[in-house]
Amino acid sequence: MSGKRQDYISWDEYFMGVAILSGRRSKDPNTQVGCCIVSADNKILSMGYNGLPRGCSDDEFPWEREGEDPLKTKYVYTVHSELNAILNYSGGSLEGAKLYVSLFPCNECAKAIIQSGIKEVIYDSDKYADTTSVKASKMMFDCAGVRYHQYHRTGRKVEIEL
Ligand SMILES: O=c1ccn([C@H]2C[C@H](O)[C@@H](COP(=O)(O)O)O2)c(=O)[nH]1
Ligand SMILES: [Zn+2]
Repeated sequence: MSGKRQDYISWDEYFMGVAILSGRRSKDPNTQVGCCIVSADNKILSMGYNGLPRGCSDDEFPWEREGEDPLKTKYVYTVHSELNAILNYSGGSLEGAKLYVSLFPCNECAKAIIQSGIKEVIYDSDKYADTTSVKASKMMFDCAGVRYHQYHRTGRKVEIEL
């Protein structure tokens, strides 16, 4: 009798993998962020990535990071992956859910995460840890009782032919 497969991916690999794959939809040339929201009993509830709001063309709005005129930068237009994932959820409450995200949430996403009832954030990169925004996120998560911890990379390579 053959036993079960042993090299299946873990829950954390699965959900962070889905988050990272979602980020591959992003048109942002510098930072692609993906997010996957999961119930307490490990069911995927929603996904999102950073992109423009509906009706705003990827080809017409700017993707620049800098510019004298803020209206010519991406920052004023982009919907962040976490907010997109929260807004994409149409099933009711996210109370008690977990959020996997490829980049530590900014302060605006942190507010939305807290207010939606999400209780745990698992992030991959923390490349903006020194910014006021991320410091504020961590202060708010600490006060609001939202746990956060970094995803432990396993080094597993997953190849998918598309
Ligand atoms: O909480 C966050 C923070 C940032 N993002 C998105 C917004 C932008 O599209 C990029 C960041 O671009 P940089 O060029 O690295 O400044 O990440 C997000 O989705 N969620
Ligand atoms: Zn954000």
